[in-house]
Amino acid sequence: METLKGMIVETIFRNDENGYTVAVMETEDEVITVTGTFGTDIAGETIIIYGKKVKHPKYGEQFQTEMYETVLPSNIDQIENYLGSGLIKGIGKSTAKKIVELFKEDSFDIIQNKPERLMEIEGIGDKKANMISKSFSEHADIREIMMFLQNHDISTGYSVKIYKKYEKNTIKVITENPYKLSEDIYGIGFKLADKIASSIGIEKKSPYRISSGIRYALIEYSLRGHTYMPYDFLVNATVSLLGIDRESVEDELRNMAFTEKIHIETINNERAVYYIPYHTAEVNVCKDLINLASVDFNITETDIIPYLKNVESATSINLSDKQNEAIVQSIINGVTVITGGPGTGKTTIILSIIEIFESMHKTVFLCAPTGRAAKRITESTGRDAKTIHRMLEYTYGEVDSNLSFNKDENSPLDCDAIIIDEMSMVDILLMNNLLKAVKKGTRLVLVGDVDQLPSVGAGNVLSDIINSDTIKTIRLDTIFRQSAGSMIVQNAHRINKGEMPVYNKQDADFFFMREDADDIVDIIVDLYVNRLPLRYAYNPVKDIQVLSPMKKGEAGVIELNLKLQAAINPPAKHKKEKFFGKYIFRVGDKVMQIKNNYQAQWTIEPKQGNIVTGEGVYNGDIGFITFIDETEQEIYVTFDEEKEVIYPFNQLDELILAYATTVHKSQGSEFPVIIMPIVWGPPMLLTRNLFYTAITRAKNLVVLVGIEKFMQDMISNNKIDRRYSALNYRLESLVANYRMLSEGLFE
Ligand SMILES: Nc1ncnc2c1ncn2[C@@H]1O[C@H](COP(=O)(O)OP(=O)(O)OP(=O)(O)O)[C@@H](O)[C@H]1O
Repeated sequence: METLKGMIVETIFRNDENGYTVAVMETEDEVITVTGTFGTDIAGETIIIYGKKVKHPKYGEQFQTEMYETVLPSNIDQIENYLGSGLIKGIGKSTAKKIVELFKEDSFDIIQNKPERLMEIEGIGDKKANMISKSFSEHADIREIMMFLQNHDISTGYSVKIYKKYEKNTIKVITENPYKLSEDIYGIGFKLADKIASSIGIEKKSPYRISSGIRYALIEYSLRGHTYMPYDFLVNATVSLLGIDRESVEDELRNMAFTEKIHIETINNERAVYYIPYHTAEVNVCKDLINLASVDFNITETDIIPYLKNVESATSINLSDKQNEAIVQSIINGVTVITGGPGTGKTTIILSIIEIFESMHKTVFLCAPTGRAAKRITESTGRDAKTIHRMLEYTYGEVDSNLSFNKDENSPLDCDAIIIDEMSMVDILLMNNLLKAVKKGTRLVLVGDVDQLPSVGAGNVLSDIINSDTIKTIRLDTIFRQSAGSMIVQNAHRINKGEMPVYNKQDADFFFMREDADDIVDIIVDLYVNRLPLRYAYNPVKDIQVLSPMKKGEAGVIELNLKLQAAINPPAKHKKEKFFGKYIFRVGDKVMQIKNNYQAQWTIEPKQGNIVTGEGVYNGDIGFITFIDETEQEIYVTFDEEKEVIYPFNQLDELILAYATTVHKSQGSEFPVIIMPIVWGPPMLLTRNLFYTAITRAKNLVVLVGIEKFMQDMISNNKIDRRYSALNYRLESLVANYRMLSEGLFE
């Protein structure tokens, strides 16, 4: 690492959000541009920087700073420059000159320790002397804090975030409990906090360390979909994470349960440990569902028959008995579930229910868990559907910028019925937030396909509700969509029943290419770049989606993306690039947003009319890189062919290349064509419902490439990985208790 010492004479650019700075430094020998992340505006400061000199293609030689420390200047000219730089409130150039003339090398000492002596200078009174001294001390504090953080190997990027959060208390908070960082600072997890703790000398058995380790284990588990963790799993996981004895972990568990940081409960004879938000959500969802389901609307099946007749004659569809039942039940019950595979008539039912409610002069809200799902149901019903988040009017706290909702128990949703589509994607926390805002007497209709992969977030909401047998459920099993030659829908249902699909029929839309493992990826690249676009006139990046069950491995998403990118969007002189992690992002690349970012600003600039702006890009949204701005350090991405979002370089962890994506990430989306490698993989991952979910993403064409035996294995593997979630147990127990009190309420 190289080192330079000098004074920052000018800041050319500074992003206050992340601290990224471009500045000019004057050393004894040269004037050089310096880039890097700095805690505060460093103009006027004398600093020592560590990093390396690089040659920027456009801006020439620059020093890339990895670490820095500020030092107070020692010679008189530099002291005067520092004081007069505008950094210290109350001192301009002429006052700086006067101070240095009078106090010489002692100027800093006087300002910090004997500020009253500043009054010896003409024009400085009591108030101003104090202001100068206070501002000088604040800078000294920041310097000290930044040094402290860097001495504990905390990168400057995190240092800025940490300082912004704790300000002058930073050192106190961290020396007492560095694990707080993992709770308060986005991006700092237990492992980094633990590294900092060990450099500070926090004991291995510190209660802070143990409770933070337990919290980490529980959160990691919830990220894999579980709402609770079996007690023994948790103890074992924490013991091996922390490298301490079992007794200490169990002691802390008791302590955390006592102080209500976690909840311990016996469920089906098994001790379960919950992180509090998941316990609260599960209990409330159960209570609210039963409460909503218990309303008697005083309306019978016979009352609805005339409405059904009207709908049938208006749509000229002869509704099946099951469809009729689904519609009727949705109107006479407080809560109804409608589940079925593709083409079983769910959309038709949703539209019929809306029409009947409307003719009864009732207001219906239609919503879905993701932006793409809401868009799809809007298109297929012609009715406006919102995301659940938008319907609940999400907002951010000014102080902590945490997500919250305007619609809740104090300001409930003003409607008579709510229909939620793609219910299999709703997790327990979102369901809890939704139910808080539903007042008693509002009907809830939950529509989805329970055989698809469960929600990404924790919980097994739809499946648990159905399995509990406490909420009226209609299962649709007749396929109505039977377009000539189309095998996709039929095959999806075959797969769901454990049967092999029918493929390679002439002029059909479902193909299997038998290939040796070594050739699979090359064949997929060739199909994507050459064969499918030539044969069917598809635009590869827009119409074709490669789906893989896995991230890693030969046929995993990472490898596939690198190969597809090299073939379809290779480097070129005019195309700007940005290295980030495993990927190079290049202008023209197809990318996917991989977390919900409700605050990201987007802009639509129509050819005519006014610019439209809004907020929010969501997990799974796919877009294209249109521009890379090296000076401002930003990447421009266009979603849905119109929405432009600007990503600062330090936010690129929200994007990945998306020529290929995992099946999990494709949930809720549809594509004209899917290509999927069929290779060996861990049986835990290669399940029937994963394959079924992949197939049901395709609208026009499915091409599978690989080894048939592995497809057979996937279809036979109906062992759905168990999710630890107790919503069904709670629903069953609550209803059993009610039954004892009021027989017949839930018949
Ligand atoms: N009773 C019926 N008789 C004849 N055709 C029907 C009937 N019900 C639905 N259809 C038709 O079947 C097709 C599939 O129905 P619909 O779109 O409602 O199913 P879906 O379950 O929503 O499908 P997906 O989940 O794939 O969107 C549509 O073209 C619809 O018009």
